[in-house]
Amino acid sequence: MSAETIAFIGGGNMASAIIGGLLRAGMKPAQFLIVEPYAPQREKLIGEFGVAALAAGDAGLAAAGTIVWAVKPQLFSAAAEPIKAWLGGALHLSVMAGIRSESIVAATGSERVVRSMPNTPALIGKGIAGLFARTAVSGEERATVERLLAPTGQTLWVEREDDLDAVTALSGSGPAYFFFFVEAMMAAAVDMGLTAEQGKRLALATCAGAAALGLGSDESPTTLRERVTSKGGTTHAAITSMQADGVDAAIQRAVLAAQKRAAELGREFG
Ligand SMILES: NC(=O)C1=CN([C@@H]2O[C@H](COP(=O)(O)OP(=O)(O)OC[C@H]3O[C@@H](n4cnc5c(N)ncnc54)[C@H](O)[C@@H]3O)[C@@H](O)[C@H]2O)C=CC1
Ligand SMILES: O=C(O)[C@@H]1CCC=N1
Repeated sequence: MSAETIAFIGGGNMASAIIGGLLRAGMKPAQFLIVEPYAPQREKLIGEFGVAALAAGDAGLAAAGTIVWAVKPQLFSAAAEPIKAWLGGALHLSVMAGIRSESIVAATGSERVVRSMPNTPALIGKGIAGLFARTAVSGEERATVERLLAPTGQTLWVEREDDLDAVTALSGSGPAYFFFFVEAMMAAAVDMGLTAEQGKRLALATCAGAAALGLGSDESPTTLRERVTSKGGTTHAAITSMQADGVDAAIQRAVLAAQKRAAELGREFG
């Protein structure tokens, strides 16, 4: 192992998305070391990526230049405690929701901490991750983090650490809001006599097309919505119904609930 080695603490969904992306971008399996206590998941990592995966961290971790924290926030303290002696020399990149950088400094002994909040489209290289760096992180280390996350999609730096709670609420959790919406569209499709499969295809293609239209346009989402909405037409009927049901306010409340929970996770678990 060398300073080029990237160690992952936790080898689940998010770690796999990043490792898979980096391997596709040309990194070698020998550059990775994963600590993953769950045997079936370890076997999956070894089989799928050819990387080294250990049940528990050991002194070999001290040689890793970068350590990526990808355990559930609730498990961070317990995961850090037994390996603390080997963490002080590394740049630390966390993908954990809520856990404050100060807690990561305390648990690892390294001031060089970047927190990120990715999302699951990272699995196909179409994610967007919010990033926050503590002042001890150099410009070169920021660039290292950007390179590490580049195969998972876009990155966006925020200046204030608290802003990551808002990023978590918008883009971290956001894919779930979208699928919740698609589930409701599919249920409506079935109500109208289509099959769930037809509903899924129509809903997903429509959402993907609308997102691509929005991304490629200088017009605001409001203008793009108004362009679909003929006076007295079908879209007008649907939007009027959603407004009467307070759907927009409900979505705002939901996002704020996620932001509040992100802040609570930090207070509860470090
Ligand atoms: N799933 C998502 O959409 C997103 C998740 N996150 C964050 O990413 C982190 C990981 O989430 P997922 O990958 O979805 O979870 P996951 O459950 O797929 O992966 C976590 C892994 O950590 C392992 N683990 C448990 N105890 C451990 C220990 N003591 N040492 C090392 N590994 C241990 C588990 O066996 C598991 O494989 C969480 O903190 C979450 O907040 C961030 C953005 C989006
Ligand atoms: O629900 C969660 O706590 C994590 C963070 C963002 C997406 N999933």
